[in-house]
Amino acid sequence: MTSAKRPLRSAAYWLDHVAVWLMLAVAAAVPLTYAVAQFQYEKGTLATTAQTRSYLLAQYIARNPQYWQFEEARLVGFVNDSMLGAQPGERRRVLDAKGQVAVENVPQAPPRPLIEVALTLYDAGRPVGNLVVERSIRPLVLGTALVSAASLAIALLLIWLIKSVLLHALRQSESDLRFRAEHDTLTSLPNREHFRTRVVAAIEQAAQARTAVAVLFIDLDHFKAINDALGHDAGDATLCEVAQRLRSTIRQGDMVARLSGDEFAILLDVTHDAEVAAGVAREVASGVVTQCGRPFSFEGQVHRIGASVGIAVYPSDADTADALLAHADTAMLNAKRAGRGKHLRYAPAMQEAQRARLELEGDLRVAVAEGQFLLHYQPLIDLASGQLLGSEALLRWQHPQRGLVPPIEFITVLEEMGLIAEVGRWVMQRACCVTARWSHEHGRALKVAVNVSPLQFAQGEAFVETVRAVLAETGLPPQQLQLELTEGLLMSQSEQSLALMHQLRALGVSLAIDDFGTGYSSLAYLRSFPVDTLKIDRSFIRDLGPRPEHITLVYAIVQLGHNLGMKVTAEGIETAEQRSQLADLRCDTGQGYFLGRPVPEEVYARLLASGEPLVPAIVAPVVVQAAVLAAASGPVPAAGTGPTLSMPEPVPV
Ligand SMILES: Nc1nc2c(ncn2[C@@H]2O[C@@H]3COP(=O)(O)O[C@H]4[C@@H](O)[C@H](n5cnc6c(=O)[nH]c(N)nc65)O[C@@H]4COP(=O)(O)O[C@H]3[C@H]2O)c(=O)[nH]1
Repeated sequence: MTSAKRPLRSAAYWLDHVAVWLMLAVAAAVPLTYAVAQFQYEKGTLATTAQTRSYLLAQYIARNPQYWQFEEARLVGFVNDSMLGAQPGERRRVLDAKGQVAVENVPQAPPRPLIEVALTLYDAGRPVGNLVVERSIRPLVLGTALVSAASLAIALLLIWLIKSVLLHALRQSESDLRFRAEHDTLTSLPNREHFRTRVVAAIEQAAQARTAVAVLFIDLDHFKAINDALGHDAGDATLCEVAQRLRSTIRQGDMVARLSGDEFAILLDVTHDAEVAAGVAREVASGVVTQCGRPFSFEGQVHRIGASVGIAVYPSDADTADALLAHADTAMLNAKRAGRGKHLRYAPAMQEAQRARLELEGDLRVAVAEGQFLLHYQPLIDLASGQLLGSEALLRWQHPQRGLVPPIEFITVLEEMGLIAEVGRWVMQRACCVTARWSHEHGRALKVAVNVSPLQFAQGEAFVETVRAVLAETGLPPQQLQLELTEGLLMSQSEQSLALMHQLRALGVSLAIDDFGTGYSSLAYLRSFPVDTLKIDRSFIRDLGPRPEHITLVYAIVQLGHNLGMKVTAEGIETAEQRSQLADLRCDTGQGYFLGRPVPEEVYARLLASGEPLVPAIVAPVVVQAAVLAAASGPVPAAGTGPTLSMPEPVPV
């Protein structure tokens, strides 16, 4: 029981038991007190009456001793009613010395029960008789009965009130508290603790019934970007919508929970063996991936996230609730690393990958703290003239044991650890700083391209401020800095991305779309983005020779870029032939091992200092494989007059 519930429990116990008995005790005490007080009162007034009467009688006897002493019979005549006085419900009698009634105000005794007071009458100090006053206390008994009934009725009413109203309210708030302790306040889904309890129970049942339990661990992809770019309201709304969509993927009896932040889980109780359960889990996971991949909209803005799902099944993958959850988590992380938007079932080998990952994360934290990163610079060449225009700064990690680690092995990890913005700022700062120095030393406006992670871009205004600050700190003219954005940013088609691009352009920096052609860009949207350069992905360049249709594709991209007023850069040029082909296709600039590998800062500085062209200028352009182009896309274009591209509504490039 949580500590919050304890005071309520004791209050409920108090109300339920102590208060009820207290009410009953009060109900009994009130008539009792009434009866005692009334009785004392009656007795008191009776005693007063008797004393008053006996005083009067004593005076009378003193004044008329003859009547009393000698003729008792006469007493009747003289000690009359007025002497005894009249009081309804009361009998007053004078008894003589023999105890015989000498005189009485009424002949019948008042109704029982009675109380009486007897006083001795004296004549000159000698007892001559008794005065007995009797009074009925029937009205007192009736009154007490009435008071008892009334106080019992009031007590019962109060008990009913306590039980039905207060206790109900208390129990209600207790169940509210319990709900809050077991559920997530934002989505109202069960929380991690509640989910775990259900998994424990499900495993116990499955162990007895020899059935299976499947757990799906769900982590949203790119959720942080939504939070950073559109704000927490958009993030919250997205989480609620995800909760709704997840609910729609499960059957009654299954459970969906929010474990934390953007982590959810599903429990499937399957009345079959583990393999059937795994099959069901895969189906549900596939539904989850589809549901989370559908666009979300917030205040008219459409955005996309996704989900990576890990599956673990009892009894084949784990035999305790904690292990099952941990293994589903491990499987989810593997799904994420395998490219997100996927679901994977746990396999023992994943454990080793998990260990390696944790080690990598630890090492990266040290790397960030100790500044183990450095930059390599890859020359950017004008394809026709062979002139060196600048470079692309590429991140490297100088690991103390592993040596130089390429970015592909750690960029995503930095992103997932939330460290990419810090490292990205350092990259930009360093690249701009050395490029400003080289430009100054060689009297040339050298360009430098820096890769920008979508998570840096998702910082919104803060990212623009970072760029502004870096330019100010390093003194690099903004025109010399090119920011390379991923194609995914175009795919998100967000108003926010567009506004941010305009802000960056307003600073004077140029924007390039990196690895163009690998995603599914909407060409219609490409038109509206303020992009300066398209960088054709190296997969198209690699296959220029062996796959003639790639010539057509590359040509189409070059034309598309030019028609939209952009420059086109080819990546991954590895041969002289590729360089010539690209120059012939009117591609503006290029990078690649043939033109220059990424090299350390000092090597690049020497390259600049030598002033030697990296590749000779193309004197006579190689004729593009005319027959291939003709076969693939109609007649060979004359220089600068390629076919114009129409821009269909979104198509994969
Ligand atoms: N096979 C082949 N490869 C060539 C050739 N010419 C260049 N490359 C490689 O292609 C990659 C080009 O960078 P990218 O497309 O921006 O792709 C980059 C970029 O997406 C990312 N990256 C690198 N540095 C940074 C950084 O500072 N920040 C961020 N966010 N990402 C970075 O890591 C990716 C890989 O970088 P690298 O390993 O340095 O790999 C570089 C480069 O070494 C060639 O002729 N043939």
